[in-house]
Amino acid sequence: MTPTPDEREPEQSPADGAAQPPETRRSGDGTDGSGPGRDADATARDVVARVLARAGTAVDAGGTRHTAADGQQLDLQERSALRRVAGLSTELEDVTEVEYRQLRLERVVLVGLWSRDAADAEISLRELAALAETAGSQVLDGVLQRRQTPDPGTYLGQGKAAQLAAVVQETGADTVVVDGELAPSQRRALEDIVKVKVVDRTALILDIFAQHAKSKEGKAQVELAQLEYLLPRLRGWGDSMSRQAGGQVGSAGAGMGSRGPGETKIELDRRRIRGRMAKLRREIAAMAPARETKRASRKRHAVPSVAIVGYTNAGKSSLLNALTGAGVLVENALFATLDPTIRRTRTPDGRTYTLADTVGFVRNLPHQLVEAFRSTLEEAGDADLLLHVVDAGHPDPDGQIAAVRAVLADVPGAMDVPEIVVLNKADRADPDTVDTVRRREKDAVLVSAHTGLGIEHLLERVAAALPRPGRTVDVLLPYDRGDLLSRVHATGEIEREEHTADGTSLRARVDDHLAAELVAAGSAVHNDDRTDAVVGGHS
Ligand SMILES: Nc1nc2c(ncn2[C@@H]2O[C@H](COP(=O)(O)OP(=O)(O)OP(=O)(O)O)[C@@H](O)[C@H]2O)c(=O)[nH]1
Ligand SMILES: [Mg+2]
Repeated sequence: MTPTPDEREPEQSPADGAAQPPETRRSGDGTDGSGPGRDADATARDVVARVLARAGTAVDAGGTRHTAADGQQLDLQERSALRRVAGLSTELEDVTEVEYRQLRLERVVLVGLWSRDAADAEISLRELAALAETAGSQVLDGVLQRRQTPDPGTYLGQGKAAQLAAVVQETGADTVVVDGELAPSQRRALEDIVKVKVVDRTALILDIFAQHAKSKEGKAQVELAQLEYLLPRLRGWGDSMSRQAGGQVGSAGAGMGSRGPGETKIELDRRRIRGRMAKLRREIAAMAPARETKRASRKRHAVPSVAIVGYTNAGKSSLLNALTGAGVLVENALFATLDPTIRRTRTPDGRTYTLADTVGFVRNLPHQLVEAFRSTLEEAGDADLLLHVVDAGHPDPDGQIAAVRAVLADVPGAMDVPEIVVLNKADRADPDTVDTVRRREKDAVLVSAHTGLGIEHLLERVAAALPRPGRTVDVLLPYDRGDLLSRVHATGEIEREEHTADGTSLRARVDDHLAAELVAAGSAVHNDDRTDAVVGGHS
């Protein structure tokens, strides 16, 4: 038996920190689906009301407090300037415009199913609201139905779908956003009922990625994912376009296998899309080697790498800024970061390492995106250490941890990389939630990127977890080899450094490569256990 939902009252959305009104009572709605329908409906309405009560909070500045470490946030200004282009058409006029196309959702009604407990449904619907707002739309209302599996025809059952149509009409919404992935036929059927555009969660996430991608590679990856999503749905888009244009779709019989004047164009579009996809794949493949080279060079110079991973909006970029003062874009929006930022920094004892910010994860990340971003995710698989950032202020941190690990499980090597779980947003976390997570994640570090709490401790933990250089050398380094000395400072651990008349007398731990160069350049004074050659001299 699952614990009663009342015990896990959600407190904060992924997007803000406002206090919650106490959850209203609920009766007879266990997890077996046998609760009386009216109670389920009332609970669903309560959930929707709570989600709506915080509408508009996902992308306002309220939750974001920029610290000095966050820097100038120029991207943010650019991004808010782009957001909310009111009054533009939401339809796709030509498939070729799929490139960096924005869905320009405007006024939306959310739709969700509630299959387990109400608390889960609320978390999920809140996330959908945050996604929709991140994409630039205004959430007007929501419809939640209690059912175990989606209706194969219309996602919602017929009755609920009709109810949804009424809500759409009343609110004047122009788009319905469904909290799941719709089969092309389900989307069409639902559009026929509600008479406005229907978008699923995958399309919404793809749209946010398209808005946020900045680098050439990021844009190519997103476009590829969008086209892959679009391809099997081409006919659907065609249908809804002809309806929008005032054309008669005719009966439902004009579905699969029907031939019409539109067919040739669709075939043509399909071929064009496939061609474009092939081109994008080639381009992405050509860009990968550049990253490979950079990565290989970091490896060769034995600079340990740390990758910051975690659920979207957990505070990864804020943490990177707090740890290094990097000035990376921080925004109370989902998927603010798409292009990985890598910063060099040092341990308290002076060793250099790199810290990489990565794209955020989300439950049921569209597989098209996992594929498209595979090369970026591989950065995590290659790291020497993962900082897994968790929003400790979120009502369901365990769910987020699980979602992140599910994605990592698909990234070659990522599961073998040592991980430090970082519970962020300590300043707004519920102590009980923190305790619960810590019971499972014993070594988790509690921090706040905002207040700086725990950051010093985290830096020490990172320093301790980084691989240490394997060789100890004891050399007398001539003064004209300052280049080698700076490399020791950057990547090694110095145990002794004395300036003598003949040069710098140095005892340090360094990697094999540098050890060899040091021994060649200097007069080795003494090499200890892990070096192969012992050259005489004083000790
Ligand atoms: N209260 C509080 N808010 C925080 C803290 N750290 C980050 N935030 C806020 O959380 C929101 C998301 O922060 P980001 O650093 O952009 O999160 P992210 O994980 O990089 O997000 P994506 O790039 O979108 O995946 C912003 O509004 C931050 O100001 C913290 O320690 N305490
Ligand atoms: Mg970020």
